Amino acid sequence: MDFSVPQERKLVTELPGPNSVALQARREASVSRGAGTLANIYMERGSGAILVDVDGNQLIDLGCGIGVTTIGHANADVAAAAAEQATKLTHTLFTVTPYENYVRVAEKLAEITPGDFEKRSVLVNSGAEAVENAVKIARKFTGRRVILSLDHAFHGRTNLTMAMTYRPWPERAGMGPFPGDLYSVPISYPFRDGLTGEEAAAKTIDYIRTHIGAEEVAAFFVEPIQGDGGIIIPADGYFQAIKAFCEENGILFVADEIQAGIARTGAWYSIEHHGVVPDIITTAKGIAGGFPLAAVTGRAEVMDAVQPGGVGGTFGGNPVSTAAALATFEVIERENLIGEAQRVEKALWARIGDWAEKFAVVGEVRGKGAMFGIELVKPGTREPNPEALKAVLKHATANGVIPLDAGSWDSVLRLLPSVVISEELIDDAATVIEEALARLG
Ligand SMILES: Cc1ncc(COP(=O)(O)O)c(C=O)c1O
Repeated sequence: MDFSVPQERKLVTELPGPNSVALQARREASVSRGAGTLANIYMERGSGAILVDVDGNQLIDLGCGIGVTTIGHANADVAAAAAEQATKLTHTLFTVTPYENYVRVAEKLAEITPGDFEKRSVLVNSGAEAVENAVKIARKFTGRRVILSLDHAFHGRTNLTMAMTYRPWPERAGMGPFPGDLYSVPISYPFRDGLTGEEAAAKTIDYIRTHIGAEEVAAFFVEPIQGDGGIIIPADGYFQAIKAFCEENGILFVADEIQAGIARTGAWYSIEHHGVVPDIITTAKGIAGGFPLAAVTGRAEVMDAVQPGGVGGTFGGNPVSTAAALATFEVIERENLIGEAQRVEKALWARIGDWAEKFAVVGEVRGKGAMFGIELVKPGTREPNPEALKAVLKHATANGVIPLDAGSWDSVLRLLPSVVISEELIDDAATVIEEALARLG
Protein backbone atom coordinates (compact mmCIF):
# COMPACT_ATOMS: atom_id res chain seq x y z
CA MET A 1 0.00 0.00 0.00
CA ASP A 2 1.30 3.45 -0.86
CA PHE A 3 0.38 6.07 1.71
CA SER A 4 2.60 8.75 0.23
CA VAL A 5 1.14 12.21 -0.16
CA PRO A 6 1.78 14.69 -2.99
CA GLN A 7 4.20 17.30 -1.70
CA GLU A 8 2.01 20.32 -2.22
CA ARG A 9 -0.45 21.89 0.13
CA LYS A 10 -4.15 21.38 -0.35
CA LEU A 11 -6.62 22.77 2.14
CA VAL A 12 -10.09 21.34 1.65
CA THR A 13 -11.90 22.73 4.68
CA GLU A 14 -11.70 25.44 7.30
CA LEU A 15 -9.22 24.54 10.00
CA PRO A 16 -9.87 22.87 12.35
CA GLY A 17 -12.27 20.67 10.40
CA PRO A 18 -15.18 18.76 11.94
CA ASN A 19 -13.26 15.57 12.74
CA SER A 20 -10.58 17.59 14.54
CA VAL A 21 -13.22 19.51 16.49
CA ALA A 22 -14.81 16.25 17.63
CA LEU A 23 -11.43 14.85 18.68
CA GLN A 24 -10.63 18.02 20.60
CA ALA A 25 -13.76 17.54 22.71
CA ARG A 26 -12.83 13.91 23.44
CA ARG A 27 -9.29 14.97 24.28
CA GLU A 28 -10.44 17.55 26.81
CA ALA A 29 -12.42 14.83 28.55
CA SER A 30 -9.61 12.25 28.62
CA VAL A 31 -6.11 13.67 28.21
CA SER A 32 -4.14 15.47 30.90
CA ARG A 33 -3.65 19.20 30.32
CA GLY A 34 0.00 18.54 31.08
CA ALA A 35 0.22 16.93 27.63
CA GLY A 36 0.12 20.45 26.21
CA THR A 37 -2.38 22.63 24.46
CA LEU A 38 -0.60 24.06 21.43
CA ALA A 39 -2.78 22.90 18.55
CA ASN A 40 -6.22 21.46 17.94
CA ILE A 41 -5.78 19.96 14.49
CA TYR A 42 -5.45 16.17 14.59
CA MET A 43 -3.12 14.33 12.26
CA GLU A 44 -3.73 11.11 10.41
CA ARG A 45 -0.60 10.65 8.36
CA GLY A 46 2.41 12.37 6.94
CA SER A 47 4.83 12.14 4.08
CA GLY A 48 7.97 14.19 3.52
CA ALA A 49 7.25 17.71 4.80
CA ILE A 50 3.46 17.34 4.60
CA LEU A 51 1.02 16.28 7.30
CA VAL A 52 -2.53 15.24 6.52
CA ASP A 53 -5.18 15.83 9.16
CA VAL A 54 -8.25 13.76 9.99
CA ASP A 55 -10.35 15.99 7.70
CA GLY A 56 -8.07 15.51 4.70
CA ASN A 57 -6.28 18.87 4.89
CA GLN A 58 -2.64 18.95 3.89
CA LEU A 59 -0.48 21.02 6.18
CA ILE A 60 3.10 22.17 5.75
CA ASP A 61 4.99 20.87 8.73
CA LEU A 62 7.63 23.34 9.90
CA GLY A 63 7.97 21.65 13.27
CA CYS A 64 8.67 17.93 12.67
CA GLY A 65 7.14 16.99 16.02
CA ILE A 66 9.76 19.32 17.52
CA GLY A 67 12.69 18.39 15.38
CA VAL A 68 12.15 14.64 15.11
CA THR A 69 11.19 13.82 11.52
CA THR A 70 14.23 15.50 10.03
CA ILE A 71 14.32 13.04 7.12
CA GLY A 72 10.58 13.53 6.46
CA HIS A 73 7.44 11.83 7.69
CA ALA A 74 6.95 8.09 7.28
CA ASN A 75 10.14 7.47 5.35
CA ALA A 76 9.58 4.25 3.38
CA ASP A 77 13.00 2.73 4.17
CA VAL A 78 12.66 3.39 7.88
CA ALA A 79 9.13 1.97 7.87
CA ALA A 80 10.30 -1.17 6.04
CA ALA A 81 13.26 -1.69 8.39
CA ALA A 82 11.08 -1.28 11.47
CA ALA A 83 8.35 -3.54 10.07
CA GLU A 84 10.84 -6.27 9.21
CA GLN A 85 12.48 -6.04 12.62
CA ALA A 86 9.07 -6.16 14.32
CA THR A 87 8.41 -9.57 12.75
CA LYS A 88 11.77 -10.91 13.97
CA LEU A 89 12.36 -9.55 17.46
CA THR A 90 10.59 -6.64 19.09
CA HIS A 91 12.23 -6.74 22.48
CA THR A 92 14.92 -8.34 24.52
CA LEU A 93 16.90 -6.46 27.08
CA PHE A 94 20.31 -5.67 25.63
CA THR A 95 22.09 -6.12 28.96
CA VAL A 96 20.64 -9.65 29.40
CA THR A 97 20.33 -11.04 25.88
CA PRO A 98 22.12 -8.68 23.51
CA TYR A 99 21.53 -8.19 19.78
CA GLU A 100 23.43 -6.76 16.84
CA ASN A 101 21.38 -3.64 16.06
CA TYR A 102 22.43 -2.01 19.32
CA VAL A 103 26.10 -2.62 18.54
CA ARG A 104 25.68 -1.34 14.98
CA VAL A 105 24.09 1.91 16.16
CA ALA A 106 26.93 2.42 18.66
CA GLU A 107 29.48 1.75 15.90
CA LYS A 108 27.80 4.27 13.62
CA LEU A 109 27.68 6.89 16.37
CA ALA A 110 31.39 6.37 17.01
CA GLU A 111 32.03 6.93 13.30
CA ILE A 112 30.05 10.16 12.95
CA THR A 113 30.91 11.74 16.31
CA PRO A 114 33.77 14.26 16.15
CA GLY A 115 37.04 13.38 17.85
CA ASP A 116 40.02 11.29 16.90
CA PHE A 117 39.66 8.91 19.83
CA GLU A 118 37.78 5.77 20.84
CA LYS A 119 34.12 6.32 21.67
CA ARG A 120 31.38 4.31 23.29
CA SER A 121 27.61 4.81 23.45
CA VAL A 122 24.74 3.84 25.69
CA LEU A 123 21.25 3.89 24.17
CA VAL A 124 18.12 5.06 25.95
CA ASN A 125 14.59 6.14 24.96
CA SER A 126 14.35 9.90 25.18
CA GLY A 127 16.42 13.03 25.17
CA ALA A 128 15.88 13.72 28.86
CA GLU A 129 17.07 10.21 29.71
CA ALA A 130 20.18 10.76 27.62
CA VAL A 131 20.95 13.98 29.50
CA GLU A 132 20.27 12.32 32.88
CA ASN A 133 22.64 9.50 32.03
CA ALA A 134 25.28 11.92 30.77
CA VAL A 135 25.11 13.72 34.13
CA LYS A 136 25.63 10.44 35.99
CA ILE A 137 28.51 9.44 33.75
CA ALA A 138 30.21 12.83 34.11
CA ARG A 139 29.92 12.73 37.89
CA LYS A 140 31.20 9.18 38.06
CA PHE A 141 34.20 9.92 35.81
CA THR A 142 35.24 13.17 37.47
CA GLY A 143 34.20 12.39 41.05
CA ARG A 144 32.73 15.92 41.14
CA ARG A 145 29.17 17.11 41.83
CA VAL A 146 28.42 20.34 40.03
CA ILE A 147 26.72 20.49 36.63
CA LEU A 148 26.57 23.70 34.60
CA SER A 149 24.07 24.57 31.93
CA LEU A 150 23.46 27.81 30.06
CA ASP A 151 20.84 30.48 30.51
CA HIS A 152 17.91 29.78 28.15
CA ALA A 153 18.85 26.09 28.03
CA PHE A 154 16.33 23.33 27.57
CA HIS A 155 17.44 19.83 28.57
CA GLY A 156 14.16 18.01 29.23
CA ARG A 157 11.21 17.49 31.51
CA THR A 158 12.38 14.87 34.01
CA ASN A 159 13.10 16.19 37.46
CA LEU A 160 16.86 16.51 36.91
CA THR A 161 16.70 17.81 33.34
CA MET A 162 13.92 20.28 34.16
CA ALA A 163 16.19 21.57 36.90
CA MET A 164 18.96 22.03 34.31
CA THR A 165 16.50 23.96 32.15
CA TYR A 166 16.45 27.75 32.38
CA ARG A 167 14.92 28.76 35.70
CA PRO A 168 12.35 31.34 34.57
CA TRP A 169 10.72 28.71 32.31
CA PRO A 170 7.05 28.82 33.43
CA GLU A 171 6.56 25.06 32.90
CA ARG A 172 8.82 24.47 35.93
CA ALA A 173 6.41 26.20 38.29
CA GLY A 174 5.41 24.09 41.27
CA MET A 175 7.26 21.01 39.96
CA GLY A 176 10.10 21.00 42.49
CA PRO A 177 11.90 20.46 44.75
CA PHE A 178 14.68 20.04 42.25
CA PRO A 179 18.07 18.46 42.85
CA GLY A 180 20.97 20.69 43.86
CA ASP A 181 24.46 21.25 42.44
CA LEU A 182 23.02 22.49 39.15
CA TYR A 183 23.77 26.03 37.97
CA SER A 184 22.74 28.14 34.99
CA VAL A 185 25.44 30.46 33.70
CA PRO A 186 25.28 33.34 31.20
CA ILE A 187 25.35 32.52 27.50
CA SER A 188 26.38 34.58 24.50
CA TYR A 189 23.21 35.97 22.96
CA PRO A 190 24.51 38.20 20.15
CA PHE A 191 21.11 39.76 19.36
CA ARG A 192 20.74 41.03 22.93
CA ASP A 193 24.22 41.35 24.44
CA GLY A 194 26.15 42.31 21.28
CA LEU A 195 29.35 40.72 22.63
CA THR A 196 31.99 38.88 20.63
CA GLY A 197 32.38 35.17 21.38
CA GLU A 198 35.53 35.82 23.42
CA GLU A 199 33.92 38.63 25.43
CA ALA A 200 30.84 36.53 26.13
CA ALA A 201 32.94 33.52 27.15
CA ALA A 202 34.96 35.73 29.51
CA LYS A 203 31.67 36.82 31.10
CA THR A 204 30.50 33.21 31.47
CA ILE A 205 33.83 32.11 32.94
CA ASP A 206 33.97 35.07 35.29
CA TYR A 207 30.48 34.19 36.52
CA ILE A 208 31.54 30.59 37.16
CA ARG A 209 34.69 31.61 39.03
CA THR A 210 32.88 34.24 41.11
CA HIS A 211 29.66 32.40 41.97
CA ILE A 212 30.38 28.68 41.67
CA GLY A 213 34.09 27.86 41.46
CA ALA A 214 35.56 25.55 38.83
CA GLU A 215 37.01 22.82 41.09
CA GLU A 216 33.77 20.99 41.83
CA VAL A 217 32.36 21.20 38.29
CA ALA A 218 31.92 17.80 36.65
CA ALA A 219 30.42 18.90 33.34
CA PHE A 220 29.32 21.89 31.33
CA PHE A 221 26.23 21.12 29.23
CA VAL A 222 25.59 23.25 26.16
CA GLU A 223 23.21 23.18 23.23
CA PRO A 224 25.46 24.42 20.41
CA ILE A 225 22.28 25.89 18.93
CA GLN A 226 19.64 26.40 21.58
CA GLY A 227 16.31 25.20 20.27
CA ASP A 228 13.63 25.85 22.86
CA GLY A 229 15.61 28.86 24.09
CA GLY A 230 14.85 30.56 20.75
CA ILE A 231 17.41 29.36 18.18
CA ILE A 232 20.25 31.04 20.01
CA ILE A 233 23.53 30.63 18.16
CA PRO A 234 26.40 31.94 20.29
CA ALA A 235 28.94 34.20 18.62
CA ASP A 236 31.94 32.58 16.93
CA GLY A 237 34.70 31.74 19.35
CA TYR A 238 32.35 31.37 22.33
CA PHE A 239 32.35 27.58 22.52
CA GLN A 240 36.06 27.37 21.71
CA ALA A 241 36.84 29.55 24.73
CA ILE A 242 34.42 27.57 26.93
CA LYS A 243 35.98 24.29 25.82
CA ALA A 244 39.48 25.61 26.60
CA PHE A 245 38.27 26.66 30.06
CA CYS A 246 36.78 23.17 30.57
CA GLU A 247 40.04 21.50 29.54
CA GLU A 248 42.10 23.71 31.88
CA ASN A 249 39.82 22.83 34.78
CA GLY A 250 39.15 19.12 34.25
CA ILE A 251 35.52 19.79 33.32
CA LEU A 252 33.77 17.63 30.73
CA PHE A 253 32.26 19.53 27.81
CA VAL A 254 28.91 17.97 26.91
CA ALA A 255 27.10 18.95 23.71
CA ASP A 256 23.37 18.36 23.94
CA GLU A 257 22.61 17.71 20.27
CA ILE A 258 19.16 16.36 20.91
CA GLN A 259 17.45 19.03 18.81
CA ALA A 260 20.22 20.32 16.55
CA GLY A 261 22.07 17.07 15.88
CA ILE A 262 21.78 14.25 13.33
CA ALA A 263 21.93 16.14 10.03
CA ARG A 264 19.55 18.97 10.92
CA THR A 265 22.00 21.87 10.57
CA GLY A 266 24.10 20.84 7.61
CA ALA A 267 26.50 18.67 9.60
CA TRP A 268 26.00 15.52 11.65
CA TYR A 269 26.24 17.68 14.77
CA SER A 270 25.81 21.42 15.22
CA ILE A 271 28.94 21.68 17.40
CA GLU A 272 30.94 20.96 14.25
CA HIS A 273 30.14 24.50 13.06
CA HIS A 274 32.08 25.77 16.07
CA GLY A 275 35.13 23.53 15.54
CA VAL A 276 34.92 22.08 19.04
CA VAL A 277 35.23 18.40 19.98
CA PRO A 278 33.03 17.53 22.95
CA ASP A 279 33.81 14.85 25.54
CA ILE A 280 30.19 13.65 25.48
CA ILE A 281 27.35 14.16 23.00
CA THR A 282 23.68 13.46 23.68
CA THR A 283 21.38 12.71 20.72
CA ALA A 284 17.72 11.77 20.34
CA LYS A 285 14.85 13.25 18.26
CA GLY A 286 15.95 12.76 14.61
CA ILE A 287 18.12 9.72 15.24
CA ALA A 288 15.55 7.04 14.34
CA GLY A 289 13.27 8.71 11.80
CA GLY A 290 10.44 9.14 14.31
CA PHE A 291 10.97 6.10 16.55
CA PRO A 292 11.94 6.67 20.18
CA LEU A 293 15.66 6.35 20.64
CA ALA A 294 18.38 8.43 22.27
CA ALA A 295 22.07 8.05 22.90
CA VAL A 296 24.95 9.19 25.05
CA THR A 297 28.20 8.97 23.10
CA GLY A 298 31.51 9.86 24.65
CA ARG A 299 35.22 9.33 25.01
CA ALA A 300 35.85 5.69 25.86
CA GLU A 301 37.65 6.45 29.13
CA VAL A 302 34.77 8.64 30.29
CA MET A 303 32.07 6.14 29.35
CA ASP A 304 34.09 3.25 30.82
CA ALA A 305 34.04 4.87 34.26
CA VAL A 306 30.50 3.59 34.71
CA GLN A 307 29.83 0.28 36.40
CA PRO A 308 27.63 -2.31 34.58
CA GLY A 309 23.98 -1.57 35.28
CA GLY A 310 24.70 2.06 36.21
CA VAL A 311 23.05 3.48 33.09
CA GLY A 312 20.38 2.41 30.58
CA GLY A 313 16.98 0.88 31.19
CA THR A 314 14.50 -1.74 30.00
CA PHE A 315 13.60 -0.29 26.60
CA GLY A 316 16.86 1.53 25.85
CA GLY A 317 18.08 0.76 22.34
CA ASN A 318 15.05 -1.37 21.54
CA PRO A 319 15.55 -3.66 18.47
CA VAL A 320 12.84 -1.91 16.42
CA SER A 321 14.06 1.61 17.26
CA THR A 322 17.64 0.66 16.49
CA ALA A 323 16.57 -0.89 13.16
CA ALA A 324 14.84 2.41 12.38
CA ALA A 325 17.98 4.32 13.37
CA LEU A 326 20.20 2.22 11.10
CA ALA A 327 17.81 2.86 8.21
CA THR A 328 17.77 6.57 9.09
CA PHE A 329 21.57 6.74 8.96
CA GLU A 330 21.51 4.99 5.57
CA VAL A 331 18.91 7.40 4.18
CA ILE A 332 20.88 10.41 5.44
CA GLU A 333 24.02 9.20 3.71
CA ARG A 334 22.48 7.84 0.52
CA GLU A 335 20.31 10.90 -0.08
CA ASN A 336 22.95 13.37 1.11
CA LEU A 337 20.56 14.87 3.65
CA ILE A 338 23.38 16.83 5.25
CA GLY A 339 23.69 18.60 1.89
CA GLU A 340 19.90 18.90 1.76
CA ALA A 341 19.93 20.75 5.10
CA GLN A 342 22.41 23.19 3.54
CA ARG A 343 20.03 23.58 0.57
CA VAL A 344 17.15 24.32 2.96
CA GLU A 345 19.29 26.89 4.77
CA LYS A 346 20.05 28.69 1.49
CA ALA A 347 16.40 28.60 0.45
CA LEU A 348 15.29 29.97 3.83
CA TRP A 349 17.85 32.80 3.81
CA ALA A 350 16.77 33.69 0.28
CA ARG A 351 13.09 33.70 1.17
CA ILE A 352 12.95 35.05 4.74
CA GLY A 353 16.42 36.52 5.35
CA ASP A 354 15.25 40.11 4.81
CA TRP A 355 12.28 39.98 7.17
CA ALA A 356 13.98 42.08 9.85
CA GLU A 357 14.32 44.90 7.27
CA LYS A 358 10.86 44.33 5.87
CA PHE A 359 8.77 44.03 9.04
CA ALA A 360 9.19 46.27 12.10
CA VAL A 361 7.90 43.43 14.27
CA VAL A 362 10.83 41.19 13.27
CA GLY A 363 13.97 41.89 15.29
CA GLU A 364 16.18 39.21 13.81
CA VAL A 365 16.13 36.15 11.58
CA ARG A 366 18.78 33.60 12.52
CA GLY A 367 19.44 30.00 11.70
CA LYS A 368 21.58 27.17 10.46
CA GLY A 369 20.50 24.34 8.19
CA ALA A 370 16.85 23.52 8.78
CA MET A 371 16.75 25.26 12.17
CA PHE A 372 15.60 28.89 12.09
CA GLY A 373 14.27 31.46 14.52
CA ILE A 374 12.40 34.65 13.77
CA GLU A 375 12.61 36.93 16.79
CA LEU A 376 9.50 39.05 17.19
CA VAL A 377 9.89 42.40 18.95
CA LYS A 378 7.86 45.44 19.80
CA PRO A 379 8.50 47.64 16.72
CA GLY A 380 11.57 49.83 17.03
CA THR A 381 12.85 48.01 20.14
CA ARG A 382 14.44 44.74 21.20
CA GLU A 383 11.59 44.11 23.62
CA PRO A 384 10.04 40.67 23.21
CA ASN A 385 6.62 40.56 21.62
CA PRO A 386 4.74 37.45 22.78
CA GLU A 387 1.41 38.81 21.47
CA ALA A 388 2.85 39.02 17.97
CA LEU A 389 4.09 35.44 18.25
CA LYS A 390 0.63 34.25 19.28
CA ALA A 391 -0.94 36.10 16.35
CA VAL A 392 1.52 34.63 13.83
CA LEU A 393 1.07 31.10 15.16
CA LYS A 394 -2.69 31.45 15.04
CA HIS A 395 -2.71 32.74 11.47
CA ALA A 396 -0.22 30.11 10.29
CA THR A 397 -2.09 27.20 11.84
CA ALA A 398 -5.44 28.44 10.54
CA ASN A 399 -3.89 28.49 7.07
CA GLY A 400 -2.31 25.06 7.13
CA VAL A 401 1.24 25.89 8.15
CA ILE A 402 2.66 24.47 11.38
CA PRO A 403 5.59 26.42 12.83
CA LEU A 404 6.66 26.28 16.50
CA ASP A 405 7.10 28.78 19.24
CA ALA A 406 10.29 29.13 21.26
CA GLY A 407 12.24 31.48 23.38
CA SER A 408 12.50 32.21 27.05
CA TRP A 409 10.56 35.39 26.27
CA ASP A 410 7.96 33.54 24.18
CA SER A 411 8.78 35.69 21.22
CA VAL A 412 10.57 33.49 18.72
CA LEU A 413 8.88 31.76 15.83
CA ARG A 414 10.83 28.54 15.41
CA LEU A 415 11.12 26.67 12.13
CA LEU A 416 12.34 23.07 12.20
CA PRO A 417 11.23 21.74 8.82
CA SER A 418 12.30 18.44 7.37
CA VAL A 419 15.45 18.70 5.31
CA VAL A 420 13.50 17.20 2.39
CA ILE A 421 11.13 20.17 2.21
CA SER A 422 10.92 21.63 -1.31
CA GLU A 423 11.55 25.26 -2.26
CA GLU A 424 7.88 25.45 -3.31
CA LEU A 425 6.67 24.47 0.15
CA ILE A 426 9.12 26.87 1.78
CA ASP A 427 7.72 29.63 -0.42
CA ASP A 428 4.12 28.68 0.28
CA ALA A 429 4.71 28.54 4.06
CA ALA A 430 6.67 31.82 4.02
CA THR A 431 3.82 33.53 2.16
CA VAL A 432 1.38 32.53 4.90
CA ILE A 433 3.70 33.74 7.68
CA GLU A 434 4.34 36.97 5.78
CA GLU A 435 0.62 37.68 5.67
CA ALA A 436 0.57 37.59 9.47
CA LEU A 437 3.71 39.73 9.80
CA ALA A 438 2.35 42.31 7.36
CA ARG A 439 -0.75 42.71 9.53
CA LEU A 440 1.47 43.34 12.55
CA GLY A 441 3.57 45.97 10.75
C1 LIG B 1 18.25 20.21 23.50
C2 LIG B 1 17.26 19.27 24.11
N1 LIG B 1 17.63 18.48 25.13
C3 LIG B 1 16.78 17.61 25.68
C4 LIG B 1 15.48 17.50 25.24
C5 LIG B 1 14.55 16.52 25.88
O1 LIG B 1 14.26 15.49 24.99
P1 LIG B 1 12.99 14.58 25.20
O2 LIG B 1 11.79 15.44 25.00
O3 LIG B 1 13.13 13.50 24.16
O4 LIG B 1 13.07 14.03 26.58
C6 LIG B 1 15.04 18.31 24.19
C7 LIG B 1 13.65 18.23 23.73
O5 LIG B 1 13.11 19.14 23.14
C8 LIG B 1 15.95 19.22 23.61
O6 LIG B 1 15.59 20.03 22.61
